[in-house]
Amino acid sequence: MDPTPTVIVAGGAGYIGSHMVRMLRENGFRPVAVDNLATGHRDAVRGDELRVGDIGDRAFMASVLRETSPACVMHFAASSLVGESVGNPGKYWRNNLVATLNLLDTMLEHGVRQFIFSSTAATYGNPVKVPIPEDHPTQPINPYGHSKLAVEYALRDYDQAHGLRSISLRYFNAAGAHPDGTLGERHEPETHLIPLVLQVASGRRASISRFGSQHATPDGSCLRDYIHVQDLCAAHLAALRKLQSGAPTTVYNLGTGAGASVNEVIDAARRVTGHPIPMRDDPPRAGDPPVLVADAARARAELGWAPQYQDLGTIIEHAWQWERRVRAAQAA
Ligand SMILES: O=c1ccn([C@@H]2O[C@H](COP(=O)(O)OP(=O)(O)O[C@H]3O[C@H](CO)[C@H](O)[C@H](O)[C@H]3O)[C@@H](O)[C@H]2O)c(=O)[nH]1
Repeated sequence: MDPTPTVIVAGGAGYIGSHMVRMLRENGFRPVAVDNLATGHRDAVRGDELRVGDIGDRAFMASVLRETSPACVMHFAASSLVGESVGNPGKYWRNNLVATLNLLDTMLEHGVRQFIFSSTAATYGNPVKVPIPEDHPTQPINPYGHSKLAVEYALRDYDQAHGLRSISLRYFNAAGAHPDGTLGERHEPETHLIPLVLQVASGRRASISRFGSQHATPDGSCLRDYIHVQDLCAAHLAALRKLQSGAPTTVYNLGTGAGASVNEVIDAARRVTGHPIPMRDDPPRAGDPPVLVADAARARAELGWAPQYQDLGTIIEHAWQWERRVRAAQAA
């Protein structure tokens, strides 16, 4: 085997992809980031290879695959805003399904038959059982979830027909930032709870909205399973090794198995930042299930993976380090 296998990181200039690029390099792989920079940031791929282009552009991807001969493609490039997907489903079907099919077909043409796919808890829809195991019914309630589940189906068919083996990782809530403070989340616009709360603490926003306080949860606010971005990447690394050892196509949940409520997130951020973080109550956000918590026992057992950052305070501390860096850069 090639002593330094190449791994294509589609979406490598984005939030999770940029952490993955760095982790791959630190673990003896040669990462090649591919990103159209629609939402990614060139400076998130410091010191690593970045090819700028669209994963759905077959001529472009053919040249990337020809020139790099990767062992595997990890696919983080997607549109991922649930609300936007409801208003503009075409964008989600095109960016998340059509572009991925083009990518898979180009991979087949170049003999690349290992694929790791960023899937989502949104494939389950409203859970009928919590924590949610992988064999829970998949009935997405928005186009984002539909588009991701459609790719999972396509992946099963591509394995049967073409021997392209894949692992789909259904993330719960990606959170946190690199512990050294040099990589993190930069979405424009930002819609995620933890970065928004921290933008209040750093003075970029006046208050945080709590979307619903009467949900059927212990404190009335929504419960989510926040998983550190480094733990997500570690699971990808384990999945890569599993595929390299011949594992068949499958799916795994990635979460800690612990739920944190919106109130708990805001309280933890108050403790970490020392800022009062004013909160206002707003109506529930359409399509937000009250509880999304993973049963990640399969990933633990079969990938030999366990999250290292279980503590919500640590996840928020890392995100806070990053937020202060972004704020300082803006002020400079
Ligand atoms: O200003 C805010 C923002 C969020 N929330 C609440 O905080 C929780 C977390 O919201 P996020 O927007 O941070 O995350 P989501 O659970 O909505 O989204 C996650 O799950 C989605 C699928 O369900 C997609 O996969 C998405 O990319 C991923 O971040 C939710 O209960 C939401 O209602 C607030 O109360 N106020």
